[in-house]
Amino acid sequence: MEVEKMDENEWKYHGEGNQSLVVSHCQRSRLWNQTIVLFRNANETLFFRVFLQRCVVLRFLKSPPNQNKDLDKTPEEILQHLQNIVDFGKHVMKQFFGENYVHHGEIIQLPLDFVRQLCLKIQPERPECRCDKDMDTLSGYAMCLPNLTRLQTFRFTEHRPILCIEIKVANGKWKRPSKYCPLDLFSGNKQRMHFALKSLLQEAQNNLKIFKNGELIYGCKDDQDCVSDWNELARHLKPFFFPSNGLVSGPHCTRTIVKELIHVITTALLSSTDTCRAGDMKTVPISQGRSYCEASAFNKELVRNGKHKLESSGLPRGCLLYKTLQAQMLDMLDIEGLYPLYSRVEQYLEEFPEERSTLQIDGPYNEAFYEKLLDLSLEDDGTVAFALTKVQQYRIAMTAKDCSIMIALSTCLQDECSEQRPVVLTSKSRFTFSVSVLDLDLKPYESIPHQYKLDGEIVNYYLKNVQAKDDPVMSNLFKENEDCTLVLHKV
Ligand SMILES: O=P(O)(O)O[C@@H]1[C@@H](OP(=O)(O)O)[C@H](OP(=O)(O)O)[C@H](O)[C@H](OP(=O)(O)O)[C@H]1OP(=O)(O)O
Ligand SMILES: Nc1ncnc2c1ncn2[C@@H]1O[C@H](COP(=O)(O)OP(=O)(O)OP(=O)(O)O)[C@@H](O)[C@H]1O
Repeated sequence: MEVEKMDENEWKYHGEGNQSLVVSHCQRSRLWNQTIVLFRNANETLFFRVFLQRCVVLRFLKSPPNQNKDLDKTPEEILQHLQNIVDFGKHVMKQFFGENYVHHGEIIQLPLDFVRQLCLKIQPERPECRCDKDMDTLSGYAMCLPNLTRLQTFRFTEHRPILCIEIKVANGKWKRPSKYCPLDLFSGNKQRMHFALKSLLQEAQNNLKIFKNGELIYGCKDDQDCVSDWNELARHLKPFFFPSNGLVSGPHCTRTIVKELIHVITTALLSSTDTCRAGDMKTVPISQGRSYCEASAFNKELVRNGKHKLESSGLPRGCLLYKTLQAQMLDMLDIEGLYPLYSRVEQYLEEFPEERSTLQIDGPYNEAFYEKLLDLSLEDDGTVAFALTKVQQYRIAMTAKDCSIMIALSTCLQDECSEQRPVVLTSKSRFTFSVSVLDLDLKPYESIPHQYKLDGEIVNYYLKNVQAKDDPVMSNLFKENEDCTLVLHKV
């Protein structure tokens, strides 16, 4: 078979994070029915030849520019790193989240010339704040994944426009105060979820993006370009929600569309579209104590509206939010409780460095690795095995706290809907949807001291501020900043 020529002009910049850079294929619908042909070469590496059944993206690793070339990762090391990412998605995260929610992708080897040209082509599109790292152009390896902004599992919708909402689960660092609280989003209570999503739409920052046919139409590309123009958003969304254009325009129209969008996202997030092995696992108990943040702006709004009691609710077991929360709660010990266990593992490794691979610290992420994570016991028998299990569970939890959720939506007609297809109704439309999770790269073992340090800094900052609050000058400063979401409580 002839090798298909890879042309950088068929690819465009799609987005990037701290670790990877993503480009998407620019093909239009006429190519959607072609087939992906991936095959292995002599080195067992998947080679990418003919595109494409559905749209795909290529995900390249990034690294800081290195003055010293000896410190660069070799192509073999990059291949191993990518293999770990794929294995981790395939053998571990799929078990926790479910087959349909996780797309682990494949590793592909690309012609180096293509990668270099692509890198030059997309460079002007990259946000400045992400340019502290370079895309890997030396190894030629990348991951090939379905383009989740377009992903549709149903053939009949392939020609229809697709809307996609990406929510980064973590709270992260905020450039401006926001009323968004992840505890509201994960509450399972529709009112609270509605509030969380509305707050995200008001202050998208790094945590919310909306794509139409794969193009970013709402949310930040970089630090500068963050405008939350709901009227502009409503203009994009109107054909989806009001196809016959019957609604009057203006602020009422905008509010209605945003409300319907939030309804659709909430329904998709609460729907169960998959099963998974960890669904049968003993669930991590949700704290009996406060399940909301006292600082949450939602509670303040409730009180302001004269309501003090909220109907109780919870997440349905099969939905992606439930699975995510379960994975996030694998860290039954906080970093202060975990750090001594990490030190126990470290001490053991100092004595027996050759054991690092047997202990599967950096992989392989296979079935055996997954099985060990299911031990939720908290009884420390003083062994390295116990310490290691808690460390690995902590890493999984950190990963699940930093992932993104993608909801792809497409309108459908009544006679196209069947029981197998998830459908959500709005006042004038009907949508089918798919929900996926991405950015499930396991946090490195080495990140634990970083988390410990970060935690120490937060506690110190808090203690300093508690003292400062008693100071009359400083306490006025606090009043001015009352709107900030992050409020730390004495424990
Ligand atoms: O360390 P932090 O708190 O700055 O978090 C990093 C995130 O920054 P944020 O706080 O969301 O702006 C950071 O997010 P962004 O790249 O800013 O979107 C990453 O998620 C990073 O994870 P990784 O290094 O890619 O595995 C995150 O690093 P980890 O600490 O989770 O490893
Ligand atoms: N399969 C995909 N389909 C569509 N878009 C994707 C896909 N994978 C990643 N993206 C887009 O690229 C962006 C960056 O990807 P990703 O989150 O994997 O990078 P990262 O460097 O691992 O992120 P972080 O900084 O959070 O660790 C995502 O926010 C998303 O918008």
